[in-house]
Amino acid sequence: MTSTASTGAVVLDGRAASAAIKAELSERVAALKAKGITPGIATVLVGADPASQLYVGMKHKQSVGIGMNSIQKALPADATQEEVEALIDELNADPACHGYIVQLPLPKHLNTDAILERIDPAKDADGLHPTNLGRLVLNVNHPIETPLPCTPRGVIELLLRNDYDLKGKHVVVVGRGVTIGRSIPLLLTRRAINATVTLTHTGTQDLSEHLRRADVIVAAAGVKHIVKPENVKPGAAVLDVGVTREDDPEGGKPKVFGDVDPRVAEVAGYLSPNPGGVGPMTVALLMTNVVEAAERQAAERQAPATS
Ligand SMILES: Nc1nc(=O)c2c([nH]1)NC[C@@H]1CN(c3ccc(C(=O)N[C@@H](CCC(=O)O)C(=O)O)cc3)C=[N+]21
Repeated sequence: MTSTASTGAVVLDGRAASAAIKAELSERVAALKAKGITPGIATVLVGADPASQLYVGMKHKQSVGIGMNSIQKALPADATQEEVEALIDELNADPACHGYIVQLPLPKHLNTDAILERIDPAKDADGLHPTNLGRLVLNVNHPIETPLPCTPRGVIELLLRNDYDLKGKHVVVVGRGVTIGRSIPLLLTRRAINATVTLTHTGTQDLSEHLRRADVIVAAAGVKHIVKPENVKPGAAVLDVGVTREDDPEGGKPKVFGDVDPRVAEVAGYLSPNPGGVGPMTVALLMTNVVEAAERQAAERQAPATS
C-alpha cells in the first residue's frame, strides 16, 4: 500500500488505508446481520452549509457501501435548541441507530456543548462525548469499552497500517483543538502505543525548535503551511490534518490548503497528503465506532450485564 513520491517521502495514503478498513468492516457488518443486527449510523445536519452537506453525503454513501443502515436527519438553519435536542432524544431512543454524529459547526445561536452532551455516550460516533473523553483520561477500558475519538484514531491507524512503530517516538502535535490536539495525546500515551507527546499551540514559544526535534509531526492548527521544510527533521513522519479554505478572487472553486507546506515532502520520511490522508481515515473510524457499538450491543444481548 505504501508508495514513494519522487521526492523520497513515503506517502501515507489515507484512501488506501480507509479502503482496507472498510473491507474489514463489511465482514463485521455481515456477521452482525447474520445475528439479526444491521448496524445503523445517523447524521444530524442543521442548516445547508455546502461543505457540511458534502461531508454528510460522503459518510452516508460509504456506510451504505459496507452494508450499514444510514439514517440522515436534517433540520433548517433556524432550528431551535429544543428542536435539535428533541432529535437527539429520538436518536438516543432509536434501536435502529447504533451511533451518530451531529455535524459541526452548528449555527451560532445553538448551544453546541449542551447538544453534544445530550448524545448517549454509547452512541457517540465521534468519540468526543465528555463521558467518553473522561473514560479515556481515566483509562477505563474494561469492562466498559468506549468509543474513541475518530480523527486521532485515524491518524494512529494510518501510521500503524504503514508499519510505522510509534513506540518511544516523540510526537509533536500542533494545535490544541478538541478534535485532535487535546484528544490525540490520550491515545498516543496509552501503553499499547507508548509514544511521548509535546502539545504545541498559539502560546508556544519557538514552535520551530519543537518541530525540529519531532520524530512525528501531527499538524492540526488550521493554519495554512505552518509546517515548513526547514522545521522538519530529515526522515520524520508528517501528518497533515488542518484544512484552510481560501475563496478564489476570480470566483472559481475555493482553494484548499493543509497545515503542511508541500515542500516538506523533500525532507520528511513519511507524509500524509491533504486531501487523501487523514480525511478518509476519519470517515473510516467513524464507521468503525458505530460497528463496534453494534458489536457491544450484540454481546450484551447474548450475555446481559449482571450489575
Ligand atoms: N461531528 C463531526 N464529526 C466530524 O468528523 C466532522 C464534523 N463534525 N464536521 C466537519 C469535519 C470535517 N470532516 C471531514 C471528514 C472527511 C474528510 C475527507 O474525507 N476528505 C477528503 C476529501 C473530500 C473532498 O473534499 O472531496 C480527503 O481529505 O481526501 C474531510 C473532512 C469531518 N468532520
